[in-house]
Amino acid sequence: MSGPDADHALARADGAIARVVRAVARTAPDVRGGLADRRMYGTGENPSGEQQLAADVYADELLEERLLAIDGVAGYASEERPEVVTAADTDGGYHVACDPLDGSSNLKSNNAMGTIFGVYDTPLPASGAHIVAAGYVLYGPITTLALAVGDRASEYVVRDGEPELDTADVTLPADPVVYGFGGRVPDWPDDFADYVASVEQELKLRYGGAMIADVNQVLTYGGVFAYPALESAPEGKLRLVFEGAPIGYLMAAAGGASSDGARSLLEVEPTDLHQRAPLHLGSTELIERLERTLD
Ligand SMILES: O=P(O)(O)OC[C@H]1O[C@](O)(COP(=O)(O)O)[C@@H](O)[C@@H]1O
Ligand SMILES: [Mg+2]
Ligand SMILES: [Mg+2]
Repeated sequence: MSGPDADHALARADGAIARVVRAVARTAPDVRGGLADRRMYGTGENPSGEQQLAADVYADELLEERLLAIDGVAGYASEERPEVVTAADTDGGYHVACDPLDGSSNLKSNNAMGTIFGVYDTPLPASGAHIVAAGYVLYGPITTLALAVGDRASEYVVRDGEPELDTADVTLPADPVVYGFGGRVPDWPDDFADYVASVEQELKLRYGGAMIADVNQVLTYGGVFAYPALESAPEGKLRLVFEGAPIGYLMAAAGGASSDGARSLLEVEPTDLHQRAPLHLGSTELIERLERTLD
């Protein structure tokens, strides 16, 4: 069901949440338009020790300014800055966590990237149990926005900064088709390699180097995306508060599931804003199978 009267995620969002979503959508053309001139690395590193591109910093600054200006938003946190920034007016009940540019190393090779956001109802860091809305913009051949509010996931096409409803009820297809797993194969723990051996018998490989682009394939076709624990990095690479929990929330709204290997990503309690976690996201049966295999 689509059309203006459809029951979609943005229609379910309360005033401040809807303003956050609209600000992210309005920022998308600016982020996209600023990419071509910002492909070079700067001198800075983010708190995860990764070199920042000029585009990472640009997207972060735009989002910080626009999200903190919203009535009802008390805090902004991002992968690109060490601490939470609080609004001048701290009355707001919402705290927004962003990965301003997900997959930014794809800028060099001109492949897809995204912007991830999670709206939490308590100061950060907090677990995914406190997320009240989450979504992402995908800068692909077209700009789309996926959004979950409660148990409803919807997809929008962003035209001139406005989210136009495309699919009111996004649900993972019953027969999964694709998988994509990060990390070098020799660095995968044996139990994860066993899981891969079973999954690759059934599904097609899709790995593009930007979590959001790969997640969007999973949402479209069904399947599983993971950046797992590695022998060299037991917590994996990706971050819980900015990447794992928001997308775990979206997957749940779309009828899928998430896991750090043992439990839902929404149940993991962060002790650090920038903490990493092994991420597994997708069709419920495939996530349950993962947890059985890693048990
Ligand atoms: O290059 P690798 O090791 O495959 O890592 C790719 C992963 O790293 C990321 O690019 C990390 O996100 P950022 O670009 O936001 O730091 C993910 O989007 C992607 O899934
Ligand atoms: Mg990212
Ligand atoms: Mg990023």
